[in-house]
Amino acid sequence: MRKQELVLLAGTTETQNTLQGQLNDILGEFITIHSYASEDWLPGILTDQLVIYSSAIIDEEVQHVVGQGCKVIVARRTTNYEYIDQLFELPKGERVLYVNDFPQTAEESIETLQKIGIQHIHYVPYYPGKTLTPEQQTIKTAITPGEMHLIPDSVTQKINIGVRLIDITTLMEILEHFNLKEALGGEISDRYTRKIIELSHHLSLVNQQTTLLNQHLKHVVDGVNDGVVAFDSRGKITVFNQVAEQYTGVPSVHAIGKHIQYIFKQDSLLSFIFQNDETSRYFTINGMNLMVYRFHLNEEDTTVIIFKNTDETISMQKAARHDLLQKGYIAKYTFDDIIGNSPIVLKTKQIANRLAQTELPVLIQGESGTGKELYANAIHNVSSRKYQPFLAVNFSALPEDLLESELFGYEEGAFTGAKKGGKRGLFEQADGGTIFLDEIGDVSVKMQARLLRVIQELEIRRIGGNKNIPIDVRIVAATNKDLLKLIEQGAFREDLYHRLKVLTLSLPPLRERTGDIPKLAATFIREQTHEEIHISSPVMNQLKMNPWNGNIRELKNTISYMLAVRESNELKSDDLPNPVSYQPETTQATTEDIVEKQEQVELLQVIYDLNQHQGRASRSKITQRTPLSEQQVRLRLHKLQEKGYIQVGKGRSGTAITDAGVSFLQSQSL
Ligand SMILES: Nc1ncnc2c1ncn2[C@@H]1O[C@H](COP(=O)(O)OP(=O)(O)OP(=O)(O)O)[C@@H](O)[C@H]1O
Repeated sequence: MRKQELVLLAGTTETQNTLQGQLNDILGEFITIHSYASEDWLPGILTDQLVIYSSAIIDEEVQHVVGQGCKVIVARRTTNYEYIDQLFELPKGERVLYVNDFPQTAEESIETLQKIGIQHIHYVPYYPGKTLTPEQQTIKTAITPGEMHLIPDSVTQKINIGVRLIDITTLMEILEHFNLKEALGGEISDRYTRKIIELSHHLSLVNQQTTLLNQHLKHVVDGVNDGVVAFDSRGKITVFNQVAEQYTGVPSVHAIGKHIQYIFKQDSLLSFIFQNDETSRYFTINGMNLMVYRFHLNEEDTTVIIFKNTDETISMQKAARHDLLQKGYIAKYTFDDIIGNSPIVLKTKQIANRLAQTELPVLIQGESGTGKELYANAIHNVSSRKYQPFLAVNFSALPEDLLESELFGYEEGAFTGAKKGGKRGLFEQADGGTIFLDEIGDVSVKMQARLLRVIQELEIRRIGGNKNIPIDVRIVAATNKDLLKLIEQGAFREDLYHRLKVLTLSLPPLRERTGDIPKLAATFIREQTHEEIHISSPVMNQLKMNPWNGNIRELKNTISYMLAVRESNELKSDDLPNPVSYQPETTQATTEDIVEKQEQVELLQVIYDLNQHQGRASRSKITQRTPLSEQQVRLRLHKLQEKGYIQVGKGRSGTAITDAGVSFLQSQSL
């Protein structure tokens, strides 16, 4: 039997190809299918043929090729289920344009989509010539069965659900035309139905997966420790987790879908939720102290509100602090514990506070007993790491071999006597917090090399270990030694010095702020006794005149001594530990100090002369004019700069003497 033939006429090649494919799949075995698209090319006049129009609207474009004896069937079309998964991903209540070539096809397709259960979105039909209202012009999503070119420009999300397919009644009409319905009708309708069943099975799987995903997300949101509430642009609640249920007393089933004002009645809270300028504020809701955060998800036009119970947060922080306290890894002192109102102390505290806000290493320099450890504690306590550990390591107190294992830890079996399971070092234990390297000037050159590596790489390796462990630790170091002098003597690595001194804090000796002595003394007395103790004015004068080489520690010890030996509630001259030392005295300068000062004066003179004749002075020119090595010159320039006597320019810009430098030079030549 000769195979029957039919001609499919479509408007676009996309429709032509899709429908040709569908007809081939279902009828190709029995009928030969020819197809043409009017936008591309049409054949000469057709005669005595079965002609299928892809839709009624192409009639005008194709009727001139449909000649005598032809029978025309206008295909009825239905949605192509294969591509509609994507529609399930659209959020509930989303407004979308359904774009098709004619009002009728648009309306029909919307109806089909609704019939097959895609009802969670709100469809607005759109076709060429339709005018959208201003409100409809804000719709950002469009769905179209292959008519992408008709989508208005204002739309940003374009979903192509593919060309609609020929429906079963049209297929039956074709079979009937060829008198094949009786012989093949059953088989063809089976094939068609099988395809639909496959697709609906696929759809139900997609639905199932969506339900599972929703359930999963609900568990995740319920598992959050904070109250989570989300609502859409119309104020309708879309998310309401278990903690939000506890805080409001409203079950989520009653809250979801309701307007936010139905759940929250407090005016101040509602105005915070609906305004735009603040992102967090503190509220008391149902007797609970809650910090409320608000943010907007632009893509979904959804507002999310998070409720955090501050009482719980504080008690969690307290618990964490208690844990650290038990281990002794806590910074005990704050800036309030640093006593002193002298301008220099106020300034130093202000600088320290600012340095604390950075993540950079800080080097605290100051004579013994000036409060370096106190400042290190206070810096940690105002930094962003304040709830994390603070560990202090005193390099002068620990022997070298112990120091290494204390700092870096060790693996099991690293050496005889190593603990089972190994040990975490102080760097590891300080992770997230601050480590205070006290008396850094006393550290051996070998240990300096290891410290340098830790600071550079931000990772450590345990003794006997073979892997590097990353650490996140802020370093605060302190010394009462002159590190520049140590560098000159080869006892301190210059590269480590530069790493540590990114930010430096110089603490003033007590003799430079004797005005603070009365307050310090009163504080130390109060710390040690509840009795009303006075200091006689001769004693106070003597205290103010003492050189205090041991600084505040020495003052503290002096007060303790006097409290112990006093015979009344007034501290008298006889109570002073060693009256002889409390005489006004001039500090004896060492020969070393004199030599250094002389060198500085000479260097300043050289810079002054060079500046006078040649402008800013390069380091090589300065070195040529002194007996010092280049490195010695560099270190001395550094010191002069720290004193404010010179300004060392970056790169090749050279060095210039400052006004303070000129005055100092003049005072030396008097
Ligand atoms: N400004 C201050 N107010 C109150 N007490 C202070 C002050 N400065 C220091 N102290 C006290 O003096 C003693 C010595 O302070 P700290 O140990 O911090 O000094 P340091 O500079 O680290 O000394 P060292 O270099 O010897 O280690 C401590 O008991 C500290 O509490």
